[in-house]
Amino acid sequence: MRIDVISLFPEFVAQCAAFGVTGRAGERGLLQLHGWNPRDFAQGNYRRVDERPFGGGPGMVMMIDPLRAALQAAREADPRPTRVIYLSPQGVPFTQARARELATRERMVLLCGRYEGIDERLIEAEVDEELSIGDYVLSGGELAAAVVIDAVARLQEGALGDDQSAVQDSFEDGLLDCPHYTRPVEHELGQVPPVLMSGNHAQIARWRRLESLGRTWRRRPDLLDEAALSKTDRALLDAYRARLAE
Ligand SMILES: Nc1nonc1C(=O)NCc1ccc(Cl)cc1
Repeated sequence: MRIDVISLFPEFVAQCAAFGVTGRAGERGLLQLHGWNPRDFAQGNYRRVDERPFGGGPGMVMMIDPLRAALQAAREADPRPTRVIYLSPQGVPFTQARARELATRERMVLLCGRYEGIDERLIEAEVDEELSIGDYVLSGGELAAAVVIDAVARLQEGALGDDQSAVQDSFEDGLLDCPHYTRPVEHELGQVPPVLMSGNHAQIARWRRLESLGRTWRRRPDLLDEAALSKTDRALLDAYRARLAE
């Protein structure tokens, strides 16, 4: 997958993707990242990319033309068509389901704003989708872009070693993840649930599913409504609730 990032700090986003799974995805050719800085496309002696807002008020607004020229350069750098995603708190909430959908695309352009905003005419003319990674305000879209890149990169075929299947992520089926344990078995902080050392894979899978269901029910009941629960899931959850009611 090719991802073009439009940002005043493209190296910032590149660094976020340079480590771990995303770094390896790059080395394996599963992910090609390209940064484009609107300042390189700004005209005039001062190469302005921002200006005072019409209507007054604090801060600055990013100008249309440098962004538009950077977007055009990104589009033209590869013959394949692409959609443009703008990261902002005004966007549609980013979810694992959305990450899965984006991960199937050949390309995407991520537009990162700074200052108080981007001239709305650029958004209307060039942006296909607006995405939010959460209801809070960051100082720019770059960290949000890095989050989207990470979530999409790890879903690329071959990005994770076969011992870390992305499919096992509980969020893949809309539930919270189960607890995890590793050596040592005995520790002053407590025990490892015996079932995990039983070698009984059916029981282990059942325990993990029960823990995911129970956690989701306790911590994020809103997710439970969305999740597609099997009959077995519902029976497990009833057993979990019954045990708590004892
Ligand atoms: N929350 C979020 N989810 O996606 N992006 C954000 C966010 O806070 N961006 C900051 C931002 C976005 C655009 C501009 Cl012009 C300036 C600052």
